[in-house]
Amino acid sequence: MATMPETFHPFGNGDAAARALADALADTLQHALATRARASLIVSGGSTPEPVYRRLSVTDLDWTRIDVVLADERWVEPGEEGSNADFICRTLLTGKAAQARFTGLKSPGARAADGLPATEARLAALHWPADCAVLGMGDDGHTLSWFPHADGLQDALSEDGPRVASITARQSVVTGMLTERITLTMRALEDLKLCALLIRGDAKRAALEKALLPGPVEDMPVRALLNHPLIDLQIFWSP
Ligand SMILES: O=C(O)[C@H](O)[C@@H](O)[C@H](O)[C@H](O)COP(=O)(O)O
Repeated sequence: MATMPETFHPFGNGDAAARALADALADTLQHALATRARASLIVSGGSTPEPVYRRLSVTDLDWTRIDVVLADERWVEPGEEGSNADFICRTLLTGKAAQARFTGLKSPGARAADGLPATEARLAALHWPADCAVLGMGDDGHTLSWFPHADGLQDALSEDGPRVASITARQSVVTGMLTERITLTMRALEDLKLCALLIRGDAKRAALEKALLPGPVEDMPVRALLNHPLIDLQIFWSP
C-alpha cells in the first residue's frame, strides 16, 4: 500500500471536505484580488465538487473581478447532454457568483481539434497563471480529460505547448459515449497558488494509492500531477 503524502487531507464526510475546500478557494481568490485587478478559478465537472460550488456561489467575494474557467469539456454545446458548462452555470454561477465571468472550452467545429485555435484565443485573453483549480479524478486515474492512453494525451501533458488540447478518449464506463473532449494542459496549471484534487469514497482512495505507486503516466495520467516537482497538489478526500 502506498504511503499517503502530507498533502493528503482526509475529512470525516463530504460536507466537511467541501467546506474546507470552498473556504481555501475563497481565501486564495481574496488574496489574489487584493493585489491584482482580476483573479481566476479553474473548475471541473463530475458530481463530487457540486457542494463546493454551491458554497462558493453564496460566498462574499468581488465576483465581478473573478474569471471562472473550465478544466475540461465534452465536445458538446451548452444545452446538450454532458455539458460541463451547464453544470458550472447551475451549481456555481448562481447567487453571488453569477457576477463572475465564465470561459468555457467548446468552440465551433466538428472535432475538438478543429476548435482548438478559437478556444486557445479565448484563454489567451485571461490572466495567467491562474490562481486556483478544483480537479477531480476517476477510478481509472484520469484527471481533467487526461484519460489513460487517449489520443492527444501527450499534448495535454505538455508544459510548453498551448494551454488547451483536444482528446479522443478510449471509450470506457468512465467516459461513456462522449469520448471527444477538450482539456486544459499541464501548462495551464503551472504556478497555481492552490491546486486541489477533490475525491470521495474508497474506490477513489484505492485508485489514488495505485497512482502513487511507480508506473506509467499513460496508465494513470493523474500521476503527471502527483509526481510534478512544481505542482503542490492538495488532496481533499472524504469517505
Ligand atoms: O469528464 C468526465 O468524464 C467526468 O466528468 C470526469 O472527469 C469526472 O470529473 C471524474 O470522473 C470525477 O467524477 P465524480 O466527481 O462524479 O466522481
